[in-house]
Amino acid sequence: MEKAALEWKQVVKKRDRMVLGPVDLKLYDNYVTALIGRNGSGKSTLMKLAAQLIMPDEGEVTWYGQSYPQGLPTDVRASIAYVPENFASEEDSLKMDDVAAFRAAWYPKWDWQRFEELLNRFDVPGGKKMSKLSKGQRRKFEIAAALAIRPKLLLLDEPSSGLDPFAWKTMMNEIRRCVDEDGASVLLSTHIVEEVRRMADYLVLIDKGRSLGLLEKDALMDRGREIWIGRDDELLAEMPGVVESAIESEGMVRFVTLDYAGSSALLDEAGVKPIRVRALELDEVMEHWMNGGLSN
Ligand SMILES: Nc1ncnc2c1ncn2[C@@H]1O[C@H](COP(=O)(O)OP(=O)(O)OP(=O)(O)O)[C@@H](O)[C@H]1O
Repeated sequence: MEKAALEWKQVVKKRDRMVLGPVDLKLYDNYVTALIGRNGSGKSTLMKLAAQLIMPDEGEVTWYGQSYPQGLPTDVRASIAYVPENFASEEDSLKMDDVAAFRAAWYPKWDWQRFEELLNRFDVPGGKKMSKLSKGQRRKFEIAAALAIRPKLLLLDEPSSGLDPFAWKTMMNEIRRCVDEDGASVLLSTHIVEEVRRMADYLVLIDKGRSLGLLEKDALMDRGREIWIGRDDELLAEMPGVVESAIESEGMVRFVTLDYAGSSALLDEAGVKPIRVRALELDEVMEHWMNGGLSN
């Protein structure tokens, strides 16, 4: 069984207009998990709970099997890197070097070489005041600093927002390296399909404060197919996982299923050979999932 780096157990967090939870969710150790879902669904709230910037109203969050309701111990906190969606302004008046020196003093595994190399590759000019950095430069600084602490747990809230395409590629490669070489676990919230395609091992869909499940990306991809068969309304009515269907011509019907295994079995049983089968793209499967396709 996979070990959990993080776990939300029956977690409830009340917000002004919505309630997150109860959420039961695991972040598997040494994998990249992408949090997907519409705006306001609760992704950042889950992330803040994981960084213990906020506490749950009910339930508990555990880090490597331990819950810390009195606050995260220093060594655990120092092993977590969190890049928020929006940055605090307290450091605005400080110079980049001073902010980096402060973090180096706080995080025992801080790696100056990695930090400077990343800033260089991100093309962020040194010596500036934090307030003088552009939005994208500030995010690059925060991503470099997050990777420089050599985290065990990396929490990234929409990290690509405002990044240029070169920095975006560098960031994705570095995150993958962090998992493959340093054994880190990554939780990433994103609206970008390409990011999910390139980086995620697992996907979690959040909808209106609830988790609609955690799925392995490859298993999710295996489920989605568009299939054309000779028209047979009875057979189509029995087909499992169908999220869309249309009569293509007099004798042909097309349907989209999120249960390819079940659909194939039924077609075999009926002795029907598909005219054509197309694997769905990741964005298509994600859209059907978001529209409730997997709960049918
Ligand atoms: N500090 C807060 N106080 C009260 N309510 C909040 C707070 N932060 C977020 N919310 C509310 O909680 C809900 C979930 O917000 P959250 O930021 O977690 O969503 P999200 O999925 O990250 O959205 P997005 O994709 O737009 O970043 C929203 O209804 C939001 O208005």
